[in-house]
Amino acid sequence: MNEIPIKLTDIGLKYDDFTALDGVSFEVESGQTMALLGHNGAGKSSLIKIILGLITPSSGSVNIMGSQGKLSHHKHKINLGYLPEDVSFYDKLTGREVLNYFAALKRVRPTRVADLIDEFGLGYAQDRQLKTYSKGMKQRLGVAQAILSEPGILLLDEPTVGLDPQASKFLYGKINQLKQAGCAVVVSTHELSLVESHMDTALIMSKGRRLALGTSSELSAGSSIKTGIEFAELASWVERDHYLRRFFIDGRLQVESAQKQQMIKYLVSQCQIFDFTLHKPKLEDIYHDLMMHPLVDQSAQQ
Ligand SMILES: Nc1ncnc2c1ncn2[C@@H]1O[C@H](COP(=O)(O)OP(=O)(O)OP(=O)(O)O)[C@@H](O)[C@H]1O
Repeated sequence: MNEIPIKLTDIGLKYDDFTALDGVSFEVESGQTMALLGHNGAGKSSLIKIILGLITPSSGSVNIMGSQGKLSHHKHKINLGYLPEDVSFYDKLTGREVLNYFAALKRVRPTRVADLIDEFGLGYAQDRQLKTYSKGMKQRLGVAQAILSEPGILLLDEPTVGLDPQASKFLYGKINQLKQAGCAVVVSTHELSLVESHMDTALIMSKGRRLALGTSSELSAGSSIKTGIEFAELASWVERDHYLRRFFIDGRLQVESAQKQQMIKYLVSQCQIFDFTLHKPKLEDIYHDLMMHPLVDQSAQQ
């Protein structure tokens, strides 16, 4: 079966008179990781809940692993891993009991529980009740629960909140392993630097609408943030070259995405400069730029 695991088309969602989602479409393929970005209240959690079948959109179609509609989602529950935004378990259970409970529900071999407890550094606390766990420990347990069944679809709602940097890095390593195994991963987050280094694409939401979708390079091409270029003796080159001078800002050449190839060609062919450093725009800058100057997202209209 080669169905696209997650395909949402023209999704609308209303809470009474309030429009929480408006015409949102996207797909996530097997082995693809997509970040859901956007301001508080942009609609990220609502999209995740729609994928899960926890809420039904007011309009549009949801296609999960080739099946449409809410009922069919039940067939796939075991193949879905989910970490809710506010993870909470019954706090009289121990960490091990929680994972054993989900392992039984998801028909996962018990040895996997022991492995994950160990990998998430919870071995020392596995027989303690959850009421003694710190926020980060509960979050680690929540993430372990989400990936327990090595699912085909993994949905994580702000998974790194409360995690220390080491645990966040470990989590993204795990996400990468699942991606290699063909899992379609959606992560809602505000941590843009982690998205940049670990996720394939990002869907940027604003006020319930899709603002942009693409890889960092694609998002960069749609923003007005420039690429910086530096090389040895740049200042003296700029002094004698009119063309280069036009792009010289704050000690480096700065070009828009569409001009980058042309500039590199010029440096190589006209100046014989082969050794230069490109400073690509950071996702954080692209994000703020897109939020301030929204694109007309052509592909969203298709
Ligand atoms: N049950 C509900 N009833 C009414 N409005 C709701 C309900 N759930 C969500 N909303 C509204 O829908 C909008 C989208 O909420 P959602 O939780 O999807 O945003 P989000 O992007 O996940 O935000 P955050 O980054 O703060 O978690 C918000 O304006 C929110 O107030």
